[in-house]
Amino acid sequence: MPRPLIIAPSVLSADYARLGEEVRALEAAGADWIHFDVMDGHFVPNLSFGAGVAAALRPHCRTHLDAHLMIAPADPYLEGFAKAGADTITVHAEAGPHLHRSLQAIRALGKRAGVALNPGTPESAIAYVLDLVDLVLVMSVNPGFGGQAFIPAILPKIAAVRTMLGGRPVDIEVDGGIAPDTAPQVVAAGANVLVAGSAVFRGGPSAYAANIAAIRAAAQSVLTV
Ligand SMILES: O=C(CO)[C@H](O)[C@H](O)COP(=O)(O)O
Ligand SMILES: [Fe+2]
Repeated sequence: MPRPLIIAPSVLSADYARLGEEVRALEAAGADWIHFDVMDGHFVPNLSFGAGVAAALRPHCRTHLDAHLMIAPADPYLEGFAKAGADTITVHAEAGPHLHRSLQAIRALGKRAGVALNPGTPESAIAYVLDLVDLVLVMSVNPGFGGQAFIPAILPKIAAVRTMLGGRPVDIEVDGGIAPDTAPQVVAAGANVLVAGSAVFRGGPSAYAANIAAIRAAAQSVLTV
């Protein structure tokens, strides 16, 4: 059975002085999940937020809190994000030598486990952890910043991951440069969770609903053909 289509706005593009309000506005505008980008200035060349901010945001988030950890090492912080109330916790395959252990730890904390692949990382990097994942995040930009251009070379990787997963009930998420023009391409390749930052936030709060609806309609146009 196909996985449900999920639109997950990234609060990386939000007004940080009003994060709780921004999350409530995104959900009122039709967001299915809230994507929370964690950057450490080491694994990626930027800093964002930690578990304390996730915990503060959690009471404002009535949907699904999707934590994308762009940090190395990740293991010392998994419990903090679990306690903060993240629903899915995603670690990068490139972030350390013990991916299997990290995914086991996320599952042991009672959370959905995700694994992310940078644009240059092949799908074979996750071949031996498939039974430990609930979500595979195929990055469509090099992680670290919002507003970058979509990298089309990752499209065959989405399809390859869907084939590798066989019938497993695993989400395939794509993150980076997702907008109404790129959403149909990633959904046609097999993705079902679309992260979007700049394409949701452009135009300000009054445009959130139309921006989310435009991405959803573009994605659904492929699903119905
Ligand atoms: O993980 C990320 C960056 O590393 C963000 O989730 C992503 O870049 C979203 O921003 P945009 O839609 O503007 O590309
Ligand atoms: Fe992200």
